[in-house]
Order: sequence, then C-alpha cells, then structure tokens
Amino acid sequence: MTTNTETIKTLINGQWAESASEATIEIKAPHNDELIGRVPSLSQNELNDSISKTVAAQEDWATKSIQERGSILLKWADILESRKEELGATIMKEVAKKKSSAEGEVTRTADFIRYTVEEAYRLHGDALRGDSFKGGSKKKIGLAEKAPLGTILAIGPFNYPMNLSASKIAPALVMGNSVIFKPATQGAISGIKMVEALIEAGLPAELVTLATGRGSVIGDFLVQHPSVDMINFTGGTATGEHISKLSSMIPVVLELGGKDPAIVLEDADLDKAAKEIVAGAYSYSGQRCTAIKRVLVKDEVADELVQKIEAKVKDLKVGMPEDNADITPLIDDKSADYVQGLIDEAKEQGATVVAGDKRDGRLLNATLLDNVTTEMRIAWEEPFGPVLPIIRVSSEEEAVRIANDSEYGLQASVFSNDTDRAMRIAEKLEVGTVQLNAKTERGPDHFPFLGVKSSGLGVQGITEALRSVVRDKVTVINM
Ligand SMILES: NC(=O)C1=CN([C@@H]2O[C@H](COP(=O)(O)OP(=O)(O)OC[C@H]3O[C@@H](n4cnc5c(N)ncnc54)[C@H](OP(=O)(O)O)[C@@H]3O)[C@@H](O)[C@H]2O)C=CC1
Ligand SMILES: O=C(O)[C@H](O)COP(=O)(O)O
Repeated sequence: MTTNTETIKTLINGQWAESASEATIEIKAPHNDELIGRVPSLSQNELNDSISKTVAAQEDWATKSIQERGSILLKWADILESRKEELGATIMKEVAKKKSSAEGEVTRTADFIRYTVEEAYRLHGDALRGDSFKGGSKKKIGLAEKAPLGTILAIGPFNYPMNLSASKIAPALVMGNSVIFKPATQGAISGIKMVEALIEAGLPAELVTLATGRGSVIGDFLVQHPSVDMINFTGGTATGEHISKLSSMIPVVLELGGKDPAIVLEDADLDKAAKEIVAGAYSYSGQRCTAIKRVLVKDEVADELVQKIEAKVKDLKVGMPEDNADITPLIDDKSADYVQGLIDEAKEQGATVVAGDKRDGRLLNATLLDNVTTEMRIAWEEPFGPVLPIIRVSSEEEAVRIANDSEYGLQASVFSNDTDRAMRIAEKLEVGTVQLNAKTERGPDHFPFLGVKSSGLGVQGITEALRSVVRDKVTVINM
C-alpha cells in the first residue's frame, strides 16, 4: 500500500494555504484504505476572515460584463477536460467510482459549465409598461433586470464530487456572485483540484472560499453565516432538513434523498425494462439519489421480469474501480453496514435472495431481493448501495399507492407499451420527474431537476440553477 502524507492546500483569503492550526483530515481511498492526502480542517475564525474577502470581491466581479465572466468559466471547462485522466483518477481514488465513470464525470462537468455560460448569456430581464395594469401610466417603464444575490454557499455530496459542486459554482459565478464552497470531506481533494483549475483559468482567487473541514464541525457555522445570501445543497435528507431549519430569510435549494420506484405493467417490453432497471439501480453501486430503489411489478409478469433482471445482475462486474468494475466498494463502513442490515432484516422477514448478498468489507455484491413486502424497511428506506427490492402488486392502483406512500418524491419510471396508461399513472405520481420506459436519472443536465416531499426544495438543472442565484432588480423610468 502506498501512502501520501502531503497536506493539500485549500483556497482561503485568495491564497492556497493550510490551516494556521495545521489541523488536517486524512483522506483514504474507500476501496483500499490508501492514504491519498490530507486536507486542511479550517477553523471558524479562518473561515470568517476568508469569507469577508470573498464577500468584498463580489462587488467588483458583479461589475464585469457577463462575457468576461463567462470567458473565464469557458477556459475552466477547457482545462478540466484537458485533464480528464488526471482528475478522473482523483475522483476514482477518492470515492471509489469506476474509472470510466470518474472520467465521464469530468467531461460532463466541462459540458455543464459550457452550457451554463451559453444559457447565462441569454438570461435576460424584462421591460414592462405601466399601462398594462388598470389605471397605470404608459409613461412608466419598469426594467426588471437579473441581479446577483451576493455570496452563494455551495455544499456538495461525495457521490459526484466535481459535477455536483461545479453545477452550483458555475451558475453562481457567471451571474456575478461569489462562492463559499464546502466540499464533502470524502471528495474534498477532487473539489480542491477542480478549484485549482478555476483559478488557473483566471478567476480572481478571493471570489472563492474553499471551506474544507467536517460538516459536523463547520457546517452549522457556514449555513448560519450572516454573509451567505443563498444556499445550494445536495446530500442526505437529514442534513438538508437540518439546513433548512437553521437558515433564515435566504433562499435554499436542496437536492436530497430518493426512493425512486420503477413501475412495470404487464404490457411492458420486459427486456427493455430489465435493462433500464439494472442500469438505473446498480450504477455506481446504487450510490445515486436517482437510482431505482424499488420495483413495483404486476403479478402476471413478475416472474419473467425477475429472471431477466437476475440474468443482467449476474453479468455485473464486481471489483475495484481501477478495473472498471460496475460494483465497487461503498464509501465507508457505516454505509456498507447499513445496506447489509437492510438486506438481513428483509431476509428474516421472508424476502427471497435472487442474486448477491455476498460481502467483503465495503464491497457488497449486487443484490436482488424478491417478494419484498411493505412491512419491510427496505421497501421504504434509501440504502444508497447495490440492493434492489422487488415488490409484487396486483393492480396499477396498488403500484401508485405504494409509490406515493414514500416520504420521498424524486423520480419514478413507468414501463408500459400503452402510452395513455403510462401517462395516466405519471399524472398521479408525486415526484419531480416521471420517466416513461427509461431509468430514472438527472440528465440531460439542462432539464429541470427537482424532488418533492423529503427529496428536496427548489429546482436545479441549468436554467433553473441560473435563476436561483439572481433576483429581480427593478428600475422604474418615469418619463
Ligand atoms: N440526493 C443526493 O444526491 C445524495 C444523497 N445522499 C444521501 O445522504 C446520505 C449520506 O451521504 P453524505 O454525502 O454523507 O450526505 P451528507 O448529507 O452527510 O453530506 C452532504 C454534505 O453536507 C455536509 N454537511 C454535513 N453536515 C452538515 C451541516 N450540519 N451543515 C452543512 N453541511 C453539512 C457534508 O460535509 P462532510 O462530508 O464534511 O460531512 C457534505 O459536504 C446517503 O446515504 C444518501 O442517503 C448522499 C449523497 C447525494
Ligand atoms: O445526487 C445524485 O445522486 C445525482 O444528482 C444523480 O445524478 P445522475 O442521475 O446523473 O446519476
């Protein structure tokens, strides 16, 4: 095992620095415990100083033309893409994501940034005439422009340490805001490398405070910081709810957990359904908020569907991220124990193991459980791991009822060859997005992306993300 004891500097006060206290957090690769680096554990005082500079820097940044801001971000995208292999290797090691997906995340991030800039150039305000309201004067013209909110707190999760950070940072910066970026601790090295590229691209360094440190230590402080004008968070529902309670009088966008169902009707193309379900449920070992996390299948086709899913699950490669395995070790012991606990409990309550249920430390084989009932925790809880429960239903109505009984409401899939029927079900599902005959997923990234109920607040997706970091600034010309 190789070790790397280097402390990777973070960006505070416009400079790359360690914590004055020299406090650090060790970052180890989840799949082999290799020490891949240490990141500074910043104190509240250090953060305070840096945040005041980040806030001050925003004033000048907002006066720049959007083309000037955009050109720096476009350069950022080019640098990221030119380092796809190197940055992909960092993501792969830090969060145990398979090599091709880790590199794919870098490319997707560059594409996301480019589209964000193009879309920002077209985000215009409005001009309104007073006389369109009863009694109003034609001599009054209201100019409603889009003004930056100020300083955005971007908090990212471990599972997309670059993409879900850049998707918060790029809209904020291009619209003239400054940024406090709190990366997930397991993901902080990827976040730092991403910001290094941003500064190389020409961004004034004081515009970003890179707040490395544990969320449990600095999270509440950042969320309640009086200089924060808006929070954009992706992560667990419990953390998101906590943030929404702590924050006060500022907009908050939250993208949280999910329990996305795939509803499979008796008239579905079962080969297609099985293919989409397996890709949706097990990619990145199920550590995606949009993963398919339960299948609600009509009794008449359940046996056939389970067989088809089983065949595909058995084809999944289980192993290490360097070997491009489909199923790789989970992010930490706690997560692996939690997933195993859900599987064990379901088995005790009568669920049938069709595939998987093998474990080597954090590496859990892709597990398929049949005959899961609504009495079992796995029917309702989000495992964030490679396990898929099959719940058999006798009617379309039962499928919709179980789908909607969840506390979550991110996405759902409906598989049917009858479009009218699928649309009828889609209308009834209490989720942000329904996918007809395809797996649940966030992309394409310019589509609105949102969760209802405990799955989130506000909307992401490029256009909505841009709107979320600006406000109307109205000037009335009285002629
Ligand atoms: N919807 C989604 O996209 C995702 C959902 N999840 C869900 O969340 C669970 C845990 O995953 P995880 O990534 O650890 O999610 P967390 O919610 O624990 O962490 C997400 C981010 O929030 C930070 N954070 C932690 N506590 C606070 C706080 N009090 N105030 C502000 N920020 C805080 C974390 O920092 P630090 O890393 O330092 O703790 C991290 O940057 C998963 O099992 C899954 O259910 C996870 C990832 C993505
Ligand atoms: O937070 C998540 O897990 C992501 O938003 C899911 O994105 P994906 O559907 O592209 O994997």
